[in-house]
Amino acid sequence: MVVLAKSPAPLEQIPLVRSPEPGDYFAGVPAVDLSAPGAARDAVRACERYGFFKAVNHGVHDGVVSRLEAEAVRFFASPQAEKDARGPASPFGYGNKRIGRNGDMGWLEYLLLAIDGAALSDASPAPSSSLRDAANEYVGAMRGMARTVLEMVAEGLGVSPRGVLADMVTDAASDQLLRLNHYPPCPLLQSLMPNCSPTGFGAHTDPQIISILHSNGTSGLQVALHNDAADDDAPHWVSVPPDPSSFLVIVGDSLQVMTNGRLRSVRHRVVANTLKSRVSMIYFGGPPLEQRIAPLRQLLGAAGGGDGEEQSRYEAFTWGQYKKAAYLSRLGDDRLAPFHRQQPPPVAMPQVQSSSYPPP
Ligand SMILES: C=C1C[C@]23C[C@@]1(O)CC[C@H]2[C@@]12CCC[C@@](C)(C(=O)O1)[C@H]2[C@@H]3C(=O)O
Ligand SMILES: O=C(O)CCC(=O)C(=O)O
Repeated sequence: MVVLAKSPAPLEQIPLVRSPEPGDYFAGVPAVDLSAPGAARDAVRACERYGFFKAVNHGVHDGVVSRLEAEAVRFFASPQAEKDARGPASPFGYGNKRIGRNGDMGWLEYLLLAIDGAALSDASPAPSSSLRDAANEYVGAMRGMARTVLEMVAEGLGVSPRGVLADMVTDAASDQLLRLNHYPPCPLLQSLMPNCSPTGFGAHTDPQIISILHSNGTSGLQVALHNDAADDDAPHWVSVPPDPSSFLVIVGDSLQVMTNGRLRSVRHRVVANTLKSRVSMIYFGGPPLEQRIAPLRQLLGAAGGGDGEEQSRYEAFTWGQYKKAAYLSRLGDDRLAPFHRQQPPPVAMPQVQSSSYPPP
């Protein structure tokens, strides 16, 4: 489905990237069948290795997705003045090319909506009652999926109770968001610089616990693969093939910390398609503001108050502190860096004494 954007195009303000090529497509996107018996193990494996997975057999009805997507398309196709009346996003509301408050720009327009409990919050009123109803239905489905996945993660990690992570996103005070994104095509760039594309959404990790992303059939999402073996930190960007019948579950920074770095938040970005519109809908599941974010005790050793063998790799913080810092940061910043703990150097092993040492 194509949405026409009538706004002027300040293309010169948007960072350009090399257009994705067929060879950039990642054939190994991990898929987790949420209805299968091994789902907990598979979800943990995928989040350890890649920081994301594609959820299939998720039980969310097509109608729930298509109703909200149709409302999003209708809103983005409405006159610019009507959309502008819902903005500027600060942080909630309609945003056009400006992402956050610190100078990040992307080739997109969006609606960022706050959620209060299981429904959209009055803090960010929906542009129409039909969009609000569709969004509330969608949010209900996303909260359910976030709960299922986080229970599976706890089970797969062997931590109890099973709801220890899930409760944080379904608590009455949990901090959740819904974002509807529209990346218009950019034919002008296609004719001027055929090998370049505008950045739709710059590289970042999500600060929350978990994000659940749905997109239409237009490609654009890229993820950075971790390469522990490589000497440099250069990200290896791969394109995720679009699949409107599934959802992508993305590990956020807070889940990385609570699993002491075992599950990794994944850096991702969107390269806008020069010829086709991309529409995505992303649910961000965060905990209540006062929730302490620290590695779960059961994953730590005795020194960290736990039963395992590891030391904590992070200084603890509350979600409220982290969120405040995140909103002062640039999109691409490493927001966890200030919370990394210095790891103590390995303990020197005592030398084995033998009668022949030192040699005569
Ligand atoms: C540039 C920014 C946009 C962002 C807030 C921030 O200052 C840095 C983090 C960004 C991000 C990424 C994930 C979703 C999001 C809603 C969030 O919580 O943090 C966005 C913020 C935003 O779009 O306002
Ligand atoms: O549009 C997408 O596919 C991803 C969007 C995203 O990462 C975001 O909204 O934070």
